[in-house]
Amino acid sequence: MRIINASAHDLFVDRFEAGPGEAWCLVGTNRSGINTFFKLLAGELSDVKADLLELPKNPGVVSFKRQQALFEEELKKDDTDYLDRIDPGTRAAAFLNNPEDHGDLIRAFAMADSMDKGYRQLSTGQSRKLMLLAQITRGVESLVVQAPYEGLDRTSRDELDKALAVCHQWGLQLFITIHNRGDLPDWCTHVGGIVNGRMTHAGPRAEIMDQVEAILRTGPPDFKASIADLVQNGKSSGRDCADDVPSMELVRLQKGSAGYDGKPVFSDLDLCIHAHEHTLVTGPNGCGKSTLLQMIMGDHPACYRNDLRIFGIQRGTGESIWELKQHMGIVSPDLHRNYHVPGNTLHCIISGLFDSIGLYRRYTPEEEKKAMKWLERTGLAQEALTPFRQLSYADQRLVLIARALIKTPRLLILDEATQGLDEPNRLAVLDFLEQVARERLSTILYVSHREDEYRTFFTSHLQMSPLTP
Ligand SMILES: Nc1ncnc2c1ncn2[C@@H]1O[C@H](COP(=O)(O)OP(=O)(O)OP(=O)(O)O)[C@@H](O)[C@H]1O
Repeated sequence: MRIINASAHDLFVDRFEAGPGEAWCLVGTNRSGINTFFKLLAGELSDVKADLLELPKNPGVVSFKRQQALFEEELKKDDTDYLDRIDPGTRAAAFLNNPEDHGDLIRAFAMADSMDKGYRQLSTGQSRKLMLLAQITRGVESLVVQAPYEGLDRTSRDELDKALAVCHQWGLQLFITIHNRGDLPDWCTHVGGIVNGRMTHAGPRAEIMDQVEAILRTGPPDFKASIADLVQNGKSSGRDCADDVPSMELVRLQKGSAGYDGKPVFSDLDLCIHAHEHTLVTGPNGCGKSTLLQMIMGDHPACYRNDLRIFGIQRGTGESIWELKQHMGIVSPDLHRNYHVPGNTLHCIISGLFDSIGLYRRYTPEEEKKAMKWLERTGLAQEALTPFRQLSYADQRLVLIARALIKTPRLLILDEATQGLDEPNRLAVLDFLEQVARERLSTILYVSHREDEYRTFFTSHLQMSPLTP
């Protein structure tokens, strides 16, 4: 493929050439123009001006946007309301072309046991791998993959790495985007760097490696939240963080269990979170981290079957979930996936004040002012009226983080909240949370697969592991 003097939106590429079978890592920060380059390679841009544009033909594309489209497609097909059981969704094997011919590949992805599962039964990591398998089994000659390692645990990353290395050995041309230094895989032969809307580096890995660090740390982060705003928001919503004395139990789960279709995901789990006790939850893909958090948020039916107290109230005693949710600020893969209602970016942030997905009530000028402040703090003031879904995945994440923070919640539940963010933004979010902890503004419950996010302000660590059959 070859590109000469191509311009589109926020990107200009003077020259880029990739030979057959080369494995490219494209590195850049979130607003560097890398998303535009990704769309260009994926054949998703129609308004490109170029002297020469030879793009990969019929590439296999895996992106956050396509993963979301698939999820929404599955949602439309959800027959749970008409069945007397939960509809698990389309069988995983049905996404693959002739799965019976691809046993080795499926095993290389450690997905053999998941082939009979429904799409809705797959964890984040498993669904990512399924999308890759779906493209590879189509017989494509090139793969264009957006941030493939996001949300994967160490083992899944290694498995995916091996699988992508196999794809490379088979002669597939690979293009993957990377926003974090630790994500650069060994099999990558070439690196392209995008900085401030230009492709500044492109060539064999050995020649570019020294620049990668600088490329990925270019410029200040977009996330520039201020603790003063959070204090102010808390005061104006009538919440004084000093109310939450350390002896106060925010969450207590005793001998907790949850599962799907009669199969347990975890059991005998005890968890107690006191005010200002910040808890880090880790564990491999599929061990039940999101399920546990959904129980705490009241979004999983197991919350009624368990001995679970939230803010001192026993679940299942007639309390309203909305009363509890008003004290929670939430970012989770589930929330992000479900936030597909129409609405602009400003409305999305304001909806955090009402705990709704979408905005269904009038808001005051004061609330609008607060939300605008958060848009400024995420560098998105110009996008207030842009439909939320039109933002890049990373910007959507920043907006959801602001949505969770806007009311200075007592309990901040962040399930892989930084997924899709580049390193400067991830570190800025973590630095901010550290300040939140120091100033005792919220109690943080945090799930992450990234070791550089395991900060010392987490006073408690819940390490989950898969149930052994
Ligand atoms: N709606 C559902 N129906 C059936 N099974 C499900 C459903 N949601 C999740 N599961 C299954 O429950 C298990 C736990 O999923 P969960 O998302 O809680 O794991 P996780 O630890 O958060 O994973 P990840 O790190 O990949 O996000 C997985 O094996 C998944 O296949």
